[in-house]
Amino acid sequence: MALKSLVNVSHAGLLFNDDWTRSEVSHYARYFITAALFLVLIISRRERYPNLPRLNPKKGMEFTWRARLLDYMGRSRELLSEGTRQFADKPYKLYTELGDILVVPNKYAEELKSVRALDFSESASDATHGYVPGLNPFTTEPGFIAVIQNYLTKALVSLTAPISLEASKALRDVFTDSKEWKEVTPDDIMLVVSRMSSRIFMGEELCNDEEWIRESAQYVSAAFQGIFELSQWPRAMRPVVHWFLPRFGEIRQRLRRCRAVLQPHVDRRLAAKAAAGAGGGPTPRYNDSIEWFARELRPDHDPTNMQLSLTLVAVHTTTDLLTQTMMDIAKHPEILGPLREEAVSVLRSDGLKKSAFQKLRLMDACFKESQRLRPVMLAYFRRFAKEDVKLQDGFVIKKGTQIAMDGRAVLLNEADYPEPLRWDPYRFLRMRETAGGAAANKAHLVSASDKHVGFGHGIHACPGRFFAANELKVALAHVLLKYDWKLPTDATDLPPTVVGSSYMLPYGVKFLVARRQEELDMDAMEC
Ligand code: HEM
Repeated sequence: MALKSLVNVSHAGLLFNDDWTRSEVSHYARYFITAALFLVLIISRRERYPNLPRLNPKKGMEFTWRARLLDYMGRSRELLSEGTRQFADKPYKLYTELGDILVVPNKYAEELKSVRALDFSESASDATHGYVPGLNPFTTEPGFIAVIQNYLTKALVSLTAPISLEASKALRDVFTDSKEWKEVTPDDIMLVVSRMSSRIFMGEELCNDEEWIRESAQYVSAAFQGIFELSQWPRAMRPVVHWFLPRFGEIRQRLRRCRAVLQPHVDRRLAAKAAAGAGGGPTPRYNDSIEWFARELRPDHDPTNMQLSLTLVAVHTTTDLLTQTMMDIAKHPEILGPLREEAVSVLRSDGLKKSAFQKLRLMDACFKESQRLRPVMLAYFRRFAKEDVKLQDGFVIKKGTQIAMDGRAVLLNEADYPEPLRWDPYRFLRMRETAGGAAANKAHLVSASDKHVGFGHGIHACPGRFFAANELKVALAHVLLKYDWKLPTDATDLPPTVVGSSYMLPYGVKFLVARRQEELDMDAMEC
């Protein structure tokens, strides 16, 4: 069978383009892809849970899952809500970009939250194809999370002031000091977040290295596009198909370029340490993640992969929540006054300390509310069962199953959140003040709980949330005091973007910003 018709059968030309048609694909590859396709057909007929209902079964003459996958990619929000409505408290099967998954009801969240046999990293790496050469930064090394928990979070005490300084410089460059309205996009906001994060990830010397900023941003952009392209192929074919997709050549080349930029810096550090050791002088000390990884990971770890991994988990997610919250505030400008008053009052009395930013309670509540209404993932608690897991009611999650839960069923639950679709900046502030004990603690932005799963839940809940919360508040404090912002008329009512399990900023969102006279000069403040 000709390659073109084979691809058309499996993908209806979705990924079929001129590059592919022109490319020289060997006969061997044709046979290999044919064999792989048959394997997919066979595998796709094997049901792991024959007695459980399926929300999106194949229709009529559908031999592969392609049509169901495409349907899920565009309608995941409706499908997940439909699943929760139809199957309420029962698990059901759903075909998604993660493959064939088991959607588990939220009632199991507490019981499953600490089960070690349910792995997150394997599930995440599979969803982002971390097994594909060039996407290696999407697979993290053992020890990566320990670096976040034991070094990054602790460094916030000493590094909050430098992060604030970097925010100030980045905003001056990106938002500018112009008092005229100026257009700003999420990419601009990402530049600010990226510079703030790099200050702590890479240290003072490297955080403004333009070559690194450019090369790493281009790698990340190409990688995300590649992930999206490959997600549209059946899971069993992905380990082979990427070799034939032009995008993946580009991704691998961009990764090599990142390595070429970063490695000389790492080598210079090693040389400086070796020279100090040989000469008996003091060993240079660095307080950044390049150093932390060197201490905690295997000696042969790849520093470039680790930096890109950090960027991938940290920068996009933080930019996303900052931008979403700025959008929500722009739609409710009456909250600007109280937010500014809080920032001025707390920072004036406490200075640029980590503890001061923890006292910004209204701001904390705004971020949490924005995250409640649009978390980054629709299907949360994504886990891969490394062993059979038996639940108290007798249900068994079988080894090899990919599970997920419907996050919006938790976040929009009317019993916990009256008027669940309304953005209420005081909602979590009221909860802190009126609910006692544990319930009050659950109202904090950094609290990952069964009531708010924006940062996930259980032993794999986001370990970077303390860092993210600090960075978000530093950034928003600067923006609040120094800028007015609004949504231009063509960006006031844009719907969020849904691509499979990802729930993203509206396509085309932008702001108009203008410099204002701040009540308090954060740059001149004592640390
Ligand atoms: C607003 C910003 C962020 C959001 C919304 C976010 C969200 C999430 C979510 C939903 C998960 C999955 C948790 C689960 O399934 O239970 C996760 C995991 C993770 N996040 Fe974040 N994250 C953010 C920032 C960060 C930052 C700044 C870092 C690192 C500095 C980070 C590092 C990680 C890591 C390493 C994991 C995997 C945890 C594991 O395997 O156990 N995240 N994050």
